[in-house]
Amino acid sequence: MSGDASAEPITKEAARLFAGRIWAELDMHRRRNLADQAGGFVRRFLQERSASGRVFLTAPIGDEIDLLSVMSALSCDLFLPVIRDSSMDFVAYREGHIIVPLRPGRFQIPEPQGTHIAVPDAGDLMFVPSLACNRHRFRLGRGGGFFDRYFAEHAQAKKCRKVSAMPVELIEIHFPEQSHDVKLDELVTDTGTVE
Ligand SMILES: Nc1nc2c(c(=O)[nH]1)N(C=O)[C@@H](CNc1ccc(C(=O)N[C@@H](CCC(=O)O)C(=O)O)cc1)CN2
Ligand SMILES: Nc1ncnc2c1ncn2[C@@H]1O[C@H](COP(=O)(O)OP(=O)(O)OP(=O)(O)O)[C@@H](O)[C@H]1O
Repeated sequence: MSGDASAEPITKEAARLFAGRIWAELDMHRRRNLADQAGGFVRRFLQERSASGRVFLTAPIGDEIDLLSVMSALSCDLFLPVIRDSSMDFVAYREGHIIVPLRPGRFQIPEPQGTHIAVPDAGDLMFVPSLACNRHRFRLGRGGGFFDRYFAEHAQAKKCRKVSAMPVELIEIHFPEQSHDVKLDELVTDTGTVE
């Protein structure tokens, strides 16, 4: 099974290469399914009694699914990261009927121009961008450490419901988790939701 990243323990860097290839080769049909599953997930979240109606997410880059378009069609408040040096804040993009313009920020990722910083809490939902995760639900990011640092600096944010959307073959990739890595509560895949 040499070269099969789902079966063998590998480094995070090797896992990123493996996952990156799967994302790059993901066909339109499966990308559509992933977007639809994410939309369904948020619709169910919004129907829950304890739900705040606040969704924290990211504007898409590279091969990521455009969750911002999906969530924009739903009735919820939306918050996006604004990167400042090595840290980031979540800033309101849409609250009620108010939509704040986006402009390219660090890495050319669109960021809201507004000033309303919000920290997620229990009752809020966060779609964390992940390339893959391991069987203990620890996520693999792009290696910038932005979300790891965010949760380390904002203890309250750890209480929110953390979800990632990824192709089903990337939900149990073997890589060594580190103490700072973010553990996901649920996964949305192109074939359904995994608790
Ligand atoms: N959509 C989205 N937004 C996000 C993240 C993400 O993974 N996806 N991040 C998740 O934490 C943070 C940004 N992290 C990033 C980490 C690396 C690169 C990147 O493209 N790195 C290039 C080098 C670019 C440069 O240095 O100028 C590279 O690795 O080749 C981009 C964003 C916050 N916002
Ligand atoms: N709480 C923290 N304080 C300082 N540095 C941290 C912290 N958490 C992670 N880092 C550093 O960030 C770097 C990237 O970590 P890691 O490879 O886990 O990133 P990632 O979670 O994949 O990235 P991202 O969150 O940007 O998608 C590592 O060098 C790590 O030491």
